Amino acid sequence: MTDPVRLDLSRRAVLGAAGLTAGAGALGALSDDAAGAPGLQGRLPREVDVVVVGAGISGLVAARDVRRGGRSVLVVEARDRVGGRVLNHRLTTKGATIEAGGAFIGPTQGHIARLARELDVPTFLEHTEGNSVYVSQTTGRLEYSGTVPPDPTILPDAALLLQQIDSYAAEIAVDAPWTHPRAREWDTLSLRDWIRGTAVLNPEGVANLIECWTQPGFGADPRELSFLFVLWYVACSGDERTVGTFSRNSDTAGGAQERRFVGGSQLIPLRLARRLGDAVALDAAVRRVEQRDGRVRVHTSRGVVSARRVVVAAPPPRVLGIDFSPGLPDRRRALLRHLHMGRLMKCDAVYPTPFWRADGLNGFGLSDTGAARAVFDNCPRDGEPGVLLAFVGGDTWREFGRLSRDRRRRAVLEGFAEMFGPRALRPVEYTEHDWTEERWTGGGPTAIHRPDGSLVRFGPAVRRPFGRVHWAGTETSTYWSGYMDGAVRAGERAALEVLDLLR
Ligand SMILES: Cc1cc2nc3c(=O)[nH]c(=O)nc-3n(C[C@H](O)[C@H](O)[C@H](O)COP(=O)(O)OP(=O)(O)OC[C@H]3O[C@@H](n4cnc5c(N)ncnc54)[C@H](O)[C@@H]3O)c2cc1C
Ligand SMILES: [Mg+2]
Repeated sequence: MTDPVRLDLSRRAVLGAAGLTAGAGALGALSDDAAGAPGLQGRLPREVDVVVVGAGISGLVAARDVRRGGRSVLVVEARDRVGGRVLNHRLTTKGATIEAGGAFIGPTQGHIARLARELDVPTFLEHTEGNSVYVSQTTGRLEYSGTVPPDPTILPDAALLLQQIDSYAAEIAVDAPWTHPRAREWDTLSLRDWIRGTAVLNPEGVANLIECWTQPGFGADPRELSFLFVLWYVACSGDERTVGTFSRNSDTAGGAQERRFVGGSQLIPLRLARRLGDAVALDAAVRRVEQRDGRVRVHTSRGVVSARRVVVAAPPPRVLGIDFSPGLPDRRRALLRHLHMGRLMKCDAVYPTPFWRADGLNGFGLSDTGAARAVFDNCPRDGEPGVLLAFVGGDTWREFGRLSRDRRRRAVLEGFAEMFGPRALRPVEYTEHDWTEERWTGGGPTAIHRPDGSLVRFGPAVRRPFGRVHWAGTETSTYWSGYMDGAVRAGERAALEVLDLLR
């Protein structure tokens, strides 16, 4: 399979060569949302009220709200497409659409849900009928239901740890985790060391199981994660009325993986961008942001725009690639240096039908070894074709992400076969997307704090504006940070901030 980004590129190139990209009308009439809106052609405007850096969900929402507030806005996006970490992928099989990046939503993610309704993008429930599968060296292959596999060597510790995580998380202020009395201690303790010091029966076994959550959830292993950061992340997985819990964060039923979008999550940024029309400029990477004489000059690869306020909605580590004048405050720079994008790829195998469902399995699987540690049923709504998805993250990415595509494919399919039987070895199509290779993202699903004390030391700068520059992006959200819902919330908050100051 061709890389989906290149596919989009070639489609644009083909349309462009045929003289069809002159206006949104020509492209819109020709094709569905997947081709995207071409955005602003020609020169950038010289002046707007607000420039937004980055056309991910967060930047696009900020722009929509700024415009609704009666101010002029321009989104400048480095790539030739919108959506950032949200990207649809069209399969050859039946022309079905799956997601290469962010895909799932769940209860209490009310901001992304409202936005999707506004844009007429319906959701469907993740298939949960039937049993999940657990494969481990101690138990062999087990079928089970519920959150935690019934491995007798792990279950007691897992129950203890998850209960402890939930009760600590309930004490964390989502807008100021650094104020917890034990913040310093927990921010220099890794999740792994906390597990080692807390589990009674089988610390290694339970740490291994928790990897199956942290590798897809953070693109990282327990030893890489600040315990305070993890507690904050769990606390964030709720809303103003609902306390976040481990299962709200991790479950397909009642949790963050409860639903997906019909037609793929990228329909959301694509439709937002279409509505913004000429207020989105693609292929416009921001290189320099200059604050002088009461204005901000944003230098992009397509020219310079002058604005009264700027909202930066790029992934935190990418912001370090922008030359700020005057330079960023020390604390902001230190914060950005201490936020690391996770290592994550998605690997999907496609079958004529979801054969595992007929065997009474829901397609969800966990394994303590191999390339397929956390597996989901990733079929489109009507269940055709059958699609199995493996998240390859953290140390599993370090082991398998660097192999040749063929060797990785084989390892992923072997993992699927251990869970769902030998039919899994013969897909009709296989596709994968490695986010660590994406220049304008750098990894995924989100930026993490390592156990280096940086969340306590530099975290308080996370939403603090720098002169006329404001910060959006999912990493700045106080609820569902790291998720699409957090991206929406952060965009809404940043728009309110600038509108207030522009009055
Ligand atoms: C594999 C994977 C799986 C995920 N699964 C889920 C999931 O199931 N559910 C969920 O809710 N979330 C999931 N996420 C996370 C979710 O996708 C993100 O939280 C969300 O999309 C982030 O949106 P954002 O707008 O904050 O940032 P981004 O989407 O990263 O957007 C930032 C934009 O800034 C642009 N940019 C960067 N630098 C510059 C520059 N210098 N100049 C101009 N533009 C620039 C980028 O090109 C990008 O378009 C997943 C992510 C990945 C990678
Ligand atoms: Mg391990």
